[in-house]
Amino acid sequence: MTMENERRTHSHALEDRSRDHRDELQQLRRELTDETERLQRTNREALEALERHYKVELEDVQTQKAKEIQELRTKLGTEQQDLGLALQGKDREMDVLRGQMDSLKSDLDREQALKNNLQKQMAEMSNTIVQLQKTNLTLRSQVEFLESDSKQQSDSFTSMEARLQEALRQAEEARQKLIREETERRILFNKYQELKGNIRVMCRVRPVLGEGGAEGSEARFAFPDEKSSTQIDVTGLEERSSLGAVTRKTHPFEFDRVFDPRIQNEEVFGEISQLVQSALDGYNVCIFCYGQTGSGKTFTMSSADGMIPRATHMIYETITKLEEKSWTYTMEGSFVEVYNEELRDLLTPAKEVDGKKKIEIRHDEARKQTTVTNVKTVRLDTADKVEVMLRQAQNNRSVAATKANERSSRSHSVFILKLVGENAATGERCEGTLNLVDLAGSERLNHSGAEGERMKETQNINKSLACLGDVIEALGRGSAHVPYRNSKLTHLLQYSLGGNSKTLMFVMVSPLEAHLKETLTSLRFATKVRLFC
Ligand SMILES: Nc1ncnc2c1ncn2[C@@H]1O[C@H](COP(=O)(O)OP(=O)(O)OP(=O)(O)O)[C@@H](O)[C@H]1O
Repeated sequence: MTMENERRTHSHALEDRSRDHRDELQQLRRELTDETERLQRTNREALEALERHYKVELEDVQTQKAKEIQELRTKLGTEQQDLGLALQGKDREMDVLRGQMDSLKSDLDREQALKNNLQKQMAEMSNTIVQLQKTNLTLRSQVEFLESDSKQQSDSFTSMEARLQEALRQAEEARQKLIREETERRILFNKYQELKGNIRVMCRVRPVLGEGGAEGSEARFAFPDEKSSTQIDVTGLEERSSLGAVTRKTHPFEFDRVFDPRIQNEEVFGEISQLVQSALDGYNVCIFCYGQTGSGKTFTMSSADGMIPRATHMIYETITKLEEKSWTYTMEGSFVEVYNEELRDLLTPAKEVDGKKKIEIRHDEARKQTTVTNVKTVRLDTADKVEVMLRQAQNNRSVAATKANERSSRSHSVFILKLVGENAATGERCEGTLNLVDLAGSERLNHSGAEGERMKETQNINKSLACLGDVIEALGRGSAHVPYRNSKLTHLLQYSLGGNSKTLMFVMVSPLEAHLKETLTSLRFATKVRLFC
């Protein structure tokens, strides 16, 4: 029991001491917490005080630095201004210096040019001096010569003067003879042309185009008289007799000249050049190309070396030569088309045509000259103008062709060249016209079954070609009435068909078997025309 008590007592004592220690510890903790809080507060306050202090100091420093920067800026601005002003001053000085340099340079150039000029003048002057010295020497020797024998010289001058006068008289006489001879030549030449016939018919066969029969099989032609070249024999189509025998007839034709396919435009022109000469001599001349489409009419007339350019070149050459016989010429050209019995100007593009201005044919009975109103007439003072004119006509015709479907083979084109010559020495005057006509395709003659526009075209072509035949027939027969007015074409060409005018018809022939029927029709028409003459 005592032990128990002792242990209990001891335990109580231990508990008490432990409690005391715990209280003591709590007390110490509280004190520590308080002390820590106090220290923290003190530190914070000290820190805040320090922060405030340094902030004030920083603001002071910033203000000071800003002041310094401002001062520096102001200083820099002033310095920049000073520098700019100095720079401007320098620029002005530079400009002045540049101006002075330019003026010095141009002074130098002037001086240089002056120097060159003077050098040139000096060279020229030294040449002149040399020349003058030479002339001086010659004159001196002449003076010496004249002084030595003046009588002999004056005799020699008188004789020379007389010889000169005689030579001049002979030259004038020769010139007058030349002029008279030209007048006589014109008369004789015309007589010769009349003997050859005022209406002539020639035939031309074009070559087959392309290689190896590309165009189709060839018709059979023979040219029996190689010398005179006036015949052509055509082997006709196959004919079957009632007994079944197959034969082919030969159709002989004769013309004033036949050109086989090898003949070039140059040789063809050789035949017509006499007619061009007649036009220059003051006669009216008409050259037609007749034949079916594709037989070579346009190639013969208007190609680059065709009759139109060749004729104009010959005219230029001849009128230049005639100048020494006192003849001066003017040449004017126009190009018209007869389509559906209406005249159209081929030198004015369709869009520029004034529909209100009617194209009309006017005849001057006294001068036997025709004018066409409201068509463009070009003064042909250079050969190039003819080429330009042909190109224009070709363009205007082809524009119409696309609209009217191959217009060129359904219209007649007429190139009209008026030639007026005057002789200053004799007072003679001549006025001739050369008409070069590319007729519409003749195959339309037999065309039937056409309707509408085609029908109208066909009838008009038929009519105008028939009228041409009628006019030539009436002229050949010497009829009192020639039906010129029955078609626009013959009305237009009235003064170039008949009277003392000259007419040449080319009948153009295709070499193809397929065209044989048309070929025979064309050759028969041409033969009829020739028979009338
Ligand atoms: N003598 C020739 N030598 C070489 N080529 C030719 C000759 N004649 C015609 N030709 C050629 O044959 C073709 C038909 O000729 P062209 O156009 O002159 O016929 P056309 O009768 O005027 O026809 P269209 O009535 O349609 O105007 C053309 O290509 C042309 O260049």
